[in-house]
Amino acid sequence: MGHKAGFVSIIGKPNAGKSTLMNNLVGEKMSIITPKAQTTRHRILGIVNSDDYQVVFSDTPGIIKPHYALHESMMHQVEGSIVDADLILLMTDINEKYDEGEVLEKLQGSLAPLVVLVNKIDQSDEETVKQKVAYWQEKLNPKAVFAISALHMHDTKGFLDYIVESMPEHPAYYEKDALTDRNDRFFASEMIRAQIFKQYKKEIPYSTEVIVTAFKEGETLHRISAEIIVERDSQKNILIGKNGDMLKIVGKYARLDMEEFFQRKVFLEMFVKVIPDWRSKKNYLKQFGYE
Ligand SMILES: Nc1nc2c(ncn2[C@@H]2O[C@H](COP(=O)(O)OP(=O)(O)OP(=O)(O)O)[C@@H](O)[C@H]2O)c(=O)[nH]1
Repeated sequence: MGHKAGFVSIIGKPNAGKSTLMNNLVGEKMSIITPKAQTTRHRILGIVNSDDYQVVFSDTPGIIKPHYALHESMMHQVEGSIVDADLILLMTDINEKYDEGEVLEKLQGSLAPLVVLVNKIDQSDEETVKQKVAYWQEKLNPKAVFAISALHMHDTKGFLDYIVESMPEHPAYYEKDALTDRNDRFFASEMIRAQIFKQYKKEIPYSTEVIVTAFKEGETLHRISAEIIVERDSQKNILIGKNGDMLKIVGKYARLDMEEFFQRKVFLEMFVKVIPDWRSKKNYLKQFGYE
């Protein structure tokens, strides 16, 4: 049999566990994981390679009704990933009700085969798992339904084998040692954003964007500068905190994450900047990489 390769899109509501699954399949922290919804803003590829196959997973932003131009861009990325897919994994959270309307709407007209994942079964019982699997089988008539725990990765071997089986025969799309299409700058900004999601409540994380303005690579040390963009002065004050205490915490943990990820010492400097209502302004969104 020839070499298999293809694109697999993981889609679903915010917090379903899409990033957790992709990171565990790829074996690297590509995508931000937090208990808060809507942490993933860009489509991120995670690539699983072996001698005979290359599966290119795409982690996508959770599907929501758009409230800002930012959300519209996030939803366009979901739509793009559905169009490109050889296989779509629709991820659902076993603890959620069956209100996947927004998600199913996005799938209308899609020609790619569909597989449903019932996730977080570690938080459930056998009877509920059976019911949910039967429900999705009946409702969408997908190619398959898998009940999994993306967090603990029980029973995922059968699932990965199934995905590989489903891929078309095709040469590799990316280098065989590539794990993602994103560069180090992107991951540096995501590691800062992840800390902002961890350290602040309410609207701060959602109003924040991080731009890496300089990235000087060194043999033993990377020097990284970043701007943290917020929408209002009040948010800037909260972000910085008394005597800069909060920003120091963000910087410290982001730096530690970067040092682990890049396997280097990191010198990180950050500046906070206010751009009123950036989430609604197309020119800024474009500049920040949201098409
Ligand atoms: N118990 C349990 N928790 C899980 C599992 N998978 C993911 N989670 C948790 O669910 C939360 C959301 O996970 P993410 O992977 O960030 O979810 P997501 O679908 O990428 O979320 P968005 O970025 O908002 O679209 C995190 O707190 C995860 O630890 C699972 O199998 N079991």
